[in-house]
Amino acid sequence: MIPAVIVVTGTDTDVGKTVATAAIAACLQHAGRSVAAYKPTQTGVTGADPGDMDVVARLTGVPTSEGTRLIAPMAPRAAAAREAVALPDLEAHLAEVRRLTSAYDHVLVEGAGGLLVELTDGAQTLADLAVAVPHCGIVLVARSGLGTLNHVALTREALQRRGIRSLGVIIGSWPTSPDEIEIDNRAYLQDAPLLGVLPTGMPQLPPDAFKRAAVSALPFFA
Ligand SMILES: Nc1ncnc2c1ncn2[C@@H]1O[C@H](COP(=O)(O)OP(=O)(O)OP(=O)(O)O)[C@@H](O)[C@H]1O
Ligand SMILES: C[C@H](N)[C@H](N)CCCCCC(=O)O
Ligand SMILES: [Mg+2]
Repeated sequence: MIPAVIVVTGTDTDVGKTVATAAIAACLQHAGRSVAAYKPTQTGVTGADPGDMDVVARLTGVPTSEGTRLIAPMAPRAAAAREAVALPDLEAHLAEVRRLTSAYDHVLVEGAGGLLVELTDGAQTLADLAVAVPHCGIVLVARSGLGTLNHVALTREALQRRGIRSLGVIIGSWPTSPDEIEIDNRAYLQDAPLLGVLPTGMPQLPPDAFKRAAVSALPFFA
């Protein structure tokens, strides 16, 4: 059963969470489900730049929203301190998730960086948000190369310790010609379970082709 709220985290920043969020949204749309996406804390963009949710909207057309947008390409608390602004608190993020959940079949929530990056001035993280959202599930986006097995194991341990339901792992960018390390990593991740791999080049596809590639890559959601 695919939960109403799907939280998308990663083993790190820049691993492909945004593209995976778009791919999951495209699959759910393909299955006839209504979808919205939410980014509690966007950093590293100015007012005019496209943020993660703009990428998701471009690739899928789903409605999106952001909790806050900060300029410095840093962790949220550091970026907010530079601008001397307060971050939205956890209840504000939960209120937005509830608002979206009341209007759409599924809400995708993309974190900033990895699972335990602090998103609020009270040092609460995406894990705290997931714990507070009943019956949500987390998707973990990981790299393909050397080092990813440990990063996946660390994040899964953090999820298990908090009793957060892990739906599985997505490899954010799967090369056309994977090397032997990447092939071994993929085999070791099968029991995670590995929900799928996103072929390198997906975000450069036009929306229709992106949706077809997403449905092929992530049958769990389609
Ligand atoms: N399958 C892919 N093929 C090619 N490029 C990709 C793929 N997936 C992600 N990328 C690129 O890698 C970069 C990082 O991806 P993305 O923005 O999804 O990471 P992220 O984990 O969401 O980062 P952040 O922590 O900043 O939110 C982007 O430039 C994105 O276009
Ligand atoms: C700027 C970057 N693209 C993300 N938006 C924020 C990543 C925060 C990572 C914090 C950390 O783990 O060091
Ligand atoms: Mg992102």
